[in-house]
Amino acid sequence: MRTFFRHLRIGHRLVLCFSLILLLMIAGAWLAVSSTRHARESLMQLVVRSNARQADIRDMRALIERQDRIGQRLALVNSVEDAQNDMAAIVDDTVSYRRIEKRFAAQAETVQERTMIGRMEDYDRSVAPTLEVAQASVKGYNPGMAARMLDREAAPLHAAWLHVLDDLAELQNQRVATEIQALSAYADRNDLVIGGVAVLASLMAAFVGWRLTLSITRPLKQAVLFASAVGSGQLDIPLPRSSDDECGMLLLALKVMATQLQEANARMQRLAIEDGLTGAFNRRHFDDVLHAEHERARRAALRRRDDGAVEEAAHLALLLIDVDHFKHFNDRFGHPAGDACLRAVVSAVREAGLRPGDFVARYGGEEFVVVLPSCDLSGAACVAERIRQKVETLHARGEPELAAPVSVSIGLAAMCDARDSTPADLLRAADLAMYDAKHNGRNQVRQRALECCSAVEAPAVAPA
Ligand SMILES: Nc1nc2c(ncn2[C@@H]2O[C@H](COP(=O)(O)OP(=O)(O)OP(=O)(O)O)[C@@H](O)[C@H]2O)c(=O)[nH]1
Repeated sequence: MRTFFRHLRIGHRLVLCFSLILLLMIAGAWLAVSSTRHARESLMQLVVRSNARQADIRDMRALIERQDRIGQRLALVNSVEDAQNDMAAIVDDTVSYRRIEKRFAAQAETVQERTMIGRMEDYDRSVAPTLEVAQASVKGYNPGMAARMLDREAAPLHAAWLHVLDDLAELQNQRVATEIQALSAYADRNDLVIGGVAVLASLMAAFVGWRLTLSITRPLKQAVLFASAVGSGQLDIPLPRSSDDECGMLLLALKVMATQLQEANARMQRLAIEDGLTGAFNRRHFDDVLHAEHERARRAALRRRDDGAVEEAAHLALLLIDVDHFKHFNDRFGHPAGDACLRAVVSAVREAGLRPGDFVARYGGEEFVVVLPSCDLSGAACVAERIRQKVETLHARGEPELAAPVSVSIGLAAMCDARDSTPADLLRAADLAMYDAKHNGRNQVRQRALECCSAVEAPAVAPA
């Protein structure tokens, strides 16, 4: 269920939850209406049934009482004809009575009712012979005899009979009262059930609402935390596990934004230290690196060995490389060819077997610098010579970007005790050495050692 919810959009979740609550409310209302209607119908049916039965009891009672009254009148009639008519009326009433009693008995619902009806049927059977004798007496012109028979035999039975009918009427009233009581108890129970359902529906609605709110606010909080982390610069923060809804999509979009920002930052950092044309580092970064390397060499110099010898790490060399007659090259082949030449020179420098810690930068225009940490004058001279040769043979080796052969003049300076000199000293010495190379015919390496370092002869170089 939870997983199912995680895959739903927020809008779909809202529709689903509100539909569920609406469904519960409709079900509750339907339950209330239908149970009330059912109770009302049952009560109405009971009242109708009870009224009909009370009417039957009243009719049976009236017929029995009438028979008594006619029986009493028989003693007073003046003619045989009147006596016969009265006797016929008694017999008709008996027939009518039996018809009603039959219907009444057929609709009897309780054992008590059936027992009472059984007693009435007993009375009926008991009074039948008396009626026959009375009938015969009337036929035999003796209505007085018939009246006496009826008074003596039938009237006591009728009295008991009427009692049973009264009991039956009372029973009907009791039944209605009991049914009304039961219905009222049922209505009370129903109220409880409806109230319970309403409370349950409200609780469910509250629970569903709470879960729904959580399912929206929790990922939103995650998104806020994630956005804050990204805003504070934690661009590599991992994407938290989230739902597939709009909050999940927001988190995903934030992650994409953070990744793009990270890439843009990396690009900007590279652009800040790189020369756009040649791919070598730029002048600003060179200044930083030269100062850092000078500081590192100075610290190494402070750790001089006991025998006074200089640690290799205390050495620092710098090459200043200038492309020869580059103005002429530009004028002859155009600036795009000049740009390609500068790129080719940088690739030649990189091919000259530099160590991982060595650093190549464009110093400006057609000038490049190479910082050689932990490298003494003789080692730097070898590197410089390799660079010079690589550049000189570039065109011959088929460098496609290079329009004509080029050469470089390299000024080399090295220091073995950074405590007594500054990065500017090293740069100035390399610059002077480079001018030496220019003035001595170009395409060669010249060197200047700072005080503590003994001069090393530069390898023999053929001028360009
Ligand atoms: N194509 C191109 N040319 C540049 C760039 N930067 C500087 N230059 C050119 O490099 C030339 C440098 O000329 P100069 O300083 O006279 O030096 P040179 O002609 O090499 O003479 P020497 O150094 O004495 O051998 C100028 O013509 C600049 O316009 C660049 O990025 N691309």
